[in-house]
Amino acid sequence: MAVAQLSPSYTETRFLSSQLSSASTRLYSRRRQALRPSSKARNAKIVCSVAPNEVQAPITPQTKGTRNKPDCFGVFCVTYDLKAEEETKSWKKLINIAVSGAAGMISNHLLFKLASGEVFGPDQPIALKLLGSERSFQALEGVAMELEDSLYPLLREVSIGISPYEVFQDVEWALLIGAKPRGPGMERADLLDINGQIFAEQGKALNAVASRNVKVIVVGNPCNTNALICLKNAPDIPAKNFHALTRLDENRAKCQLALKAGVFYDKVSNVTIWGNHSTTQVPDFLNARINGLPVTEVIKDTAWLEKEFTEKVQKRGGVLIQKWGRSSAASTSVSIVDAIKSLITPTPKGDWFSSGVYTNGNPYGIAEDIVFSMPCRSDGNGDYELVKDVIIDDFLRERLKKTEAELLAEKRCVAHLTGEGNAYCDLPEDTMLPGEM
Ligand SMILES: NC(=O)C1=CN([C@@H]2O[C@H](COP(=O)(O)OP(=O)(O)OC[C@H]3O[C@@H](n4cnc5c(N)ncnc54)[C@H](OP(=O)(O)O)[C@@H]3O)[C@@H](O)[C@H]2O)C=CC1
Ligand SMILES: O=C([O-])CC(=O)C(=O)O
Repeated sequence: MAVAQLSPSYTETRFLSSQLSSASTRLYSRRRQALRPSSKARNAKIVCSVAPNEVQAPITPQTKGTRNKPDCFGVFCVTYDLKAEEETKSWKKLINIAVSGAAGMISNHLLFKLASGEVFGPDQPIALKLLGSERSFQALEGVAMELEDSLYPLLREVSIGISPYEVFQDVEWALLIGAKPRGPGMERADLLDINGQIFAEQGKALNAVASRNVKVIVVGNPCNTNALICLKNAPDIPAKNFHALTRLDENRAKCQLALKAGVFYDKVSNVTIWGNHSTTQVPDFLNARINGLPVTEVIKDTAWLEKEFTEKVQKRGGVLIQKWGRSSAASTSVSIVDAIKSLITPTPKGDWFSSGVYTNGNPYGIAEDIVFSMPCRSDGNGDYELVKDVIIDDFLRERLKKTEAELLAEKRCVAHLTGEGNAYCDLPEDTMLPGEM
């Protein structure tokens, strides 16, 4: 076995030996495979093993100006021309997808769905840009290796890094999953502040380097207020492009309604989750339908709808944690896929989907300038419109007010992160994430 000792002047070495926070994106690409540096070699020369009959990759030092657009990094190149191969296929133009918290549980499910083609389609090649941290860097390398070993034809590039300014370069989708979990004894205000800082930085980075039409889905909790912070820090990107994930809640609500009505869940439609992804969220049974009929005509047990159903959905995450010992990861990744597909495929006629979106201009009388889950429809072009023809009765209105009040209080807590002055944290009560009990 031959051993190549590469000079530290190569880009890859520069990346590995520098402070991870400043030069931190590594490309794993199907264009290479010939050589792999040991991850232990971060502060040293890269030592790579090459089997005698393997093709030695050409060394292509990255030139200035292309630093932020990762392409085939020297030792990872192989000699065949992948671009020419792509021209023989009827594929769409490659899209760049950033995923933060990429070494976490949700990502561990999601990344493989993205890479398989089940999300963006069998003719859509993708580049995955994985954002982690110093603490997760080795794990990120492991994730990248597993992606490589899966041999997904549509997955053309994988890069990993810890600087959002590098990882978010030119991304068309940003799936922001990474966030600190709320630990025992931690106040919600502290969680808002710690995670808010992460999303303020990521918003700034998106504003600086992402595609101007990037679609952002915030998953990391508390996701509504994190999404608000993110969009406030990205003034050059339309606020409408930011979403907080409430699709998991919608899916949970559909499941409960189907169970109660004794139908399969594809018969349940028009389910809105209103408000915050927290225990004040409002699963709307008034406008929901089963087999095309109002839920209230199919399920006559109003007490169940108002109390049991509502609480079940609000607290589903916590019950799951009690059983599983960790929060929903597989079903969350499924719901992220659903959320993306809802934006890139036309919404079935008469139906809608829930997403936490910016409230400015909403037709429901909900306070402006927060991120609130509401019913949306899409033409399939990545954009959405709010659904106008929904009924809001007194019961629903009262609940909307409660979840709205919570989001307004959360917003006051993070004023220092949204550019609106000093924070003042007067959360009405220490409300819970769905996963907390
Ligand atoms: N909206 C929704 O419907 C749902 C949201 N969630 C939320 O999604 C998020 C991710 O969940 P999951 O993947 O299961 O979590 P994991 O704990 O498995 O992963 C979370 C990732 O967050 C990153 N992170 C960022 N900052 C910190 C920090 N200060 N301390 C510790 N970790 C940090 C870590 O990655 P790194 O070190 O690379 O930064 C870690 O890998 C959580 O906030 C969770 O509450 C979960 C379920 C549903
Ligand atoms: O609280 C959590 O981390 C989990 C969560 O959001 C959910 O299950 O809906």
